[in-house]
Amino acid sequence: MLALDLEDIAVSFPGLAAPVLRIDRLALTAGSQLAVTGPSGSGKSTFVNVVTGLERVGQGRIRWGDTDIARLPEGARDRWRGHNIGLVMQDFHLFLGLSALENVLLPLRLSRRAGKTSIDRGRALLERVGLTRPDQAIDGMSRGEMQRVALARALLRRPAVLVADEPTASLDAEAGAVVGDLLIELASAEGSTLIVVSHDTTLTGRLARRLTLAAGRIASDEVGRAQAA
Ligand SMILES: Nc1ncnc2c1ncn2[C@@H]1O[C@H](COP(=O)(O)OP(=O)(O)OP(=O)(O)O)[C@@H](O)[C@H]1O
Repeated sequence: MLALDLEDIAVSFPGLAAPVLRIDRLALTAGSQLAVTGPSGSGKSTFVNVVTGLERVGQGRIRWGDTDIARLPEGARDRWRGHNIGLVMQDFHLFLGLSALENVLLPLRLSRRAGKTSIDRGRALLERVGLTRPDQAIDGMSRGEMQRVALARALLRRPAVLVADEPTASLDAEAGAVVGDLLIELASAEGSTLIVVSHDTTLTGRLARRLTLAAGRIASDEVGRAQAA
């Protein structure tokens, strides 16, 4: 797990009068669980791209532990992300035609490091997310099952940070609840700091801290779980 310390961040695009994201200071303790909410266009995806090092910032510091990823050149940032961040996206980013286990192992296969230990861990993670047929093709799976495969894949390399961008948005309520439970439980069990961007108030209300963005700024920062609806 890693702590985050964001300082003096601004992301701007040519032709726009104001930065699309402007954060003076945001600190997150290692192992904590943060929800990020806000209306469409408020800067949530930009926030995810900044903290994962996918978006370059014009100024400021993005410190994860002792590493300021804003200072890393692109190749080093990509390697840092590969080692430290597990990503779960709304639309899964899975490869049809491959099995569940092959998808989970893909990040390692690409770097040619899928040995027996990793294969065993991949199988164990699939079982942990409730999928007992590792060789099942992705094509025949439900959307909820696909997202559970994506979660197992994100956890394969024991990431210090798990980032989920609208992980339940394309799921029905029941499947979304299962994926939300697993995200929270597994981030905690695996010791990953968790950041979840979501409009799903059932999910965000269960996280210990909720950041609301509006027009690229932090509009509120609440600590404490929301009351169940
Ligand atoms: N590459 C870009 N060039 C210009 N403007 C951009 C670019 N990327 C994002 N923006 C603008 O930045 C603002 C924030 O976008 P962002 O995608 O971070 O919002 P969001 O809160 O994730 O929205 P949504 O909930 O609709 O996904 C928007 O006004 C968007 O149009």
